[in-house]
Amino acid sequence: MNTIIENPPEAEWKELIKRPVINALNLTETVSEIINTVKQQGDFAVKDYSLKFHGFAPDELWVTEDDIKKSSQLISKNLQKAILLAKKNIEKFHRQQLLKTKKIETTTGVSCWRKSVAIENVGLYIPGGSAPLFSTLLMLAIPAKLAGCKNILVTTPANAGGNVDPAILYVAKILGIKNIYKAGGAQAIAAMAYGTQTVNKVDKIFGPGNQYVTEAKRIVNIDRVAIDMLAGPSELAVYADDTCIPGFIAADLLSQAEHGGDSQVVLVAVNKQIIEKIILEIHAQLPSLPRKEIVENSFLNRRFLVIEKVEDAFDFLNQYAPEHLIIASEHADVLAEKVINAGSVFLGNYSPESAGDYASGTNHSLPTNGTAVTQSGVSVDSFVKKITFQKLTPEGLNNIGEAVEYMASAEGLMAHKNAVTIRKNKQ
Ligand SMILES: NC(=O)C1=CN([C@@H]2O[C@H](COP(=O)(O)OP(=O)(O)OC[C@H]3O[C@@H](n4cnc5c(N)ncnc54)[C@H](O)[C@@H]3O)[C@@H](O)[C@H]2O)C=CC1
Ligand SMILES: N[C@@H](Cc1c[nH]c[nH+]1)C(=O)O
Ligand SMILES: [Zn+2]
Repeated sequence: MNTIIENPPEAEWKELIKRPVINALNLTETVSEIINTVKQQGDFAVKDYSLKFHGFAPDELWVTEDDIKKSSQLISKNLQKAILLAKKNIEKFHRQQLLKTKKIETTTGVSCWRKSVAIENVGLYIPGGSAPLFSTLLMLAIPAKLAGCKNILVTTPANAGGNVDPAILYVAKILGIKNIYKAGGAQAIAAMAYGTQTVNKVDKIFGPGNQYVTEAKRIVNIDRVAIDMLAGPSELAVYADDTCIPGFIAADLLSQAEHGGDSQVVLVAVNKQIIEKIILEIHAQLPSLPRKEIVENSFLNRRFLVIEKVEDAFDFLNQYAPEHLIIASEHADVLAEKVINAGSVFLGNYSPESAGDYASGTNHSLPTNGTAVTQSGVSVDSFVKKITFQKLTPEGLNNIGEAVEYMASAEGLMAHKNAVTIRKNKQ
């Protein structure tokens, strides 16, 4: 666990930026079978798979309004206050993303505009296998609500007692979400994609999850159900220079590694001494963590690198394209300019990734596995489509009509040309 790779030649970077290989043996087969069974048998299959994977089959998949109401009694006042603070910040940040419709006159008499229109039916998957991620419900439901989605439904696995985590229900309560179903894994994705007796079919599915969930999203997407992204295991890259605080970085690396054995952490430091100090801190902090074993598994995939030149370090990090990037340096504001590929960036010594995971206001559903090269995290944009409109006056048609006629003729499309000519001749 203590190997440090020093100044790897660029030829080796390709190998170093590779994510851990997930054992995908039979995954497609297993997941396709689950999806097909749910397609055929609906609720019955969803319940049956709950029994198989959780040892419990709920009588009803739907969580009652009463259960949602009672959630406040089941979580502490302090947690409620924390969730409300996170909600406020996430709402404030995401509200700014709402697109204002602006009409543009491109030529006199020719007006064009673009309008955001919400996707009507969306399904949110909230992971609940190893930890019920109620924060993910805040991250998905808040932009969905701001975008104006009409029907928002949630699926999440119930715990061993057959109940949905009360913090998830509390978030649903404060956001006014009424349709929550006890369903996890590929069966939940199938239920949302095709509908069952109780779960309505949705147009787009959101939310991270384990490899079964991700594979299910990939498969239903081929069947034309939209998805937010294929969110793989969580990952964190840290850039550290001599102005970093090693104990803080150790805590950040551990925080991301505790998500799952398949999570990956990458540390790029400008000299070896920084990494050695961080490793000492990791050894000091790790023993007291309850998810120590998960961290140790994840650390089998960790990469600790020395890259002395700042430019090279950022070239490497941009090639890695991390889901999260912490720039642990007092010069973070300047260094931030060098970031080309990342999901979400945390600047300076006092911006832990945990802040963005929960409460700073940014979204934590982010592109993984190098997809940050071209993709963004979830935002209000993910819940809308942008429809373009245009209106031409007779004068506008005269102003651009001849150009359209010439272009249509040049493409040999005379019916296109005539659609303009017929109108010009009427004036
Ligand atoms: N990229 C991102 O933005 C985020 C990613 N995550 C990731 O989400 C993941 C959550 O995973 P989990 O805790 O496992 O919860 P989960 O809710 O994704 O998966 C639990 C479900 O997996 C299914 N399952 C388990 N074993 C199975 C088997 N042998 N065959 C078929 N299905 C099976 C069951 O149906 C169960 O309900 C983590 O890997 C975490 O890193 C979490 C938050 C954000
Ligand atoms: N770090 C996770 C999100 C998270 C939820 N809860 C804690 N962390 C991710 O973005 O992958
Ligand atoms: Zn996290």
